[in-house]
Amino acid sequence: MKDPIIQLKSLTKCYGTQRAVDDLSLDIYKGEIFGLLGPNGAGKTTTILMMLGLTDPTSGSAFVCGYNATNNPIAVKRKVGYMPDSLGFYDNMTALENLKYIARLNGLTEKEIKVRTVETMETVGLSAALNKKTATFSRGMKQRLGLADVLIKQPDVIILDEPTLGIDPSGVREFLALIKRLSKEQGLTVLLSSHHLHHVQQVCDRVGIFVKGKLLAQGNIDTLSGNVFNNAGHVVSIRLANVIPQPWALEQELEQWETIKQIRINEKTIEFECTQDITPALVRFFVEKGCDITGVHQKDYGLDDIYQKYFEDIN
Ligand SMILES: Nc1ncnc2c1ncn2[C@@H]1O[C@H](COP(=O)(O)OP(=O)(O)OP(=O)(O)O)[C@@H](O)[C@H]1O
Repeated sequence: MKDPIIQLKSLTKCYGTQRAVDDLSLDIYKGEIFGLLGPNGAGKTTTILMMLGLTDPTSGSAFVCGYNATNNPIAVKRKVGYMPDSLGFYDNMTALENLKYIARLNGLTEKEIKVRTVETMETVGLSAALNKKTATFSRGMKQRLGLADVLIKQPDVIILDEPTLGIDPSGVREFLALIKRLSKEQGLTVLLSSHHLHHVQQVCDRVGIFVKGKLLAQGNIDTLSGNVFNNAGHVVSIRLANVIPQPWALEQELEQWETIKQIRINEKTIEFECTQDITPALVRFFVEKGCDITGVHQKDYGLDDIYQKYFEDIN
């Protein structure tokens, strides 16, 4: 397996007696979009600050792009772009002037600045607004300019804190599509912290769920759903033309199927919790038994359900 581009080893941060981040170990690979999820105070920002070398861990280590973030924060900063949740620009300057200013702060030469600022504005879809003052920018446009600030130094990793906060639905869709495109086309690794499960689900390859400083779970949505719902992450409900009698002879037969974890019957509807999607096999079964099917509905558990279940189990 490839070496991780971000490697956190037993990372811990205490503030007095409080463990803001508690024994966190996590590997993130090049080109991945990883979502950090968790309620307020879970430790996401503290983790990010340690990855950037902006605060020292109490114990453990954070390696980013091959550098120990605590010992070598400047090298990490060169490779990593960080977009905080609140963005500030010089309102009386144009978007291009703002970006040039950031490019200079990042040590780009004037020649590089000239070419790269225009290119980066094009990448984030702001070419038409280059010469507009940022005071006139919408929240969505500011977010794109914030992304341009981060991309201008051509980082290997970008860390985005709540990037979709306050943007309207179509703006969110476009922004997430842009992130995905950058990750795929440029092999950019993206770490995204968010409360918006729906947004995270749309774009992240894997997620980590943080609660009270601990990483409770990590994986892709299917893996997490399997862990949380006891491998019964697929729900199929089939509606028949007639009310199902009780007891029902076919129930015993279906209970023998290994892939079915649970069967619930309600008048004309039967709901199956399954370890995999067996919808076609179930439909065939009912047709062969001469039952008239009037509806089939599939439900896959999403991140909302997974998240909810973690909190139910903790509280
Ligand atoms: N400088 C600090 N001094 C003392 N306690 C702190 C400090 N920074 C963070 N904490 C505490 O550490 C815990 C984790 O905070 P952190 O900001 O990392 O959480 P978060 O998951 O980023 O939350 P949010 O979503 O609200 O940003 C919180 O209980 C917070 O009060």
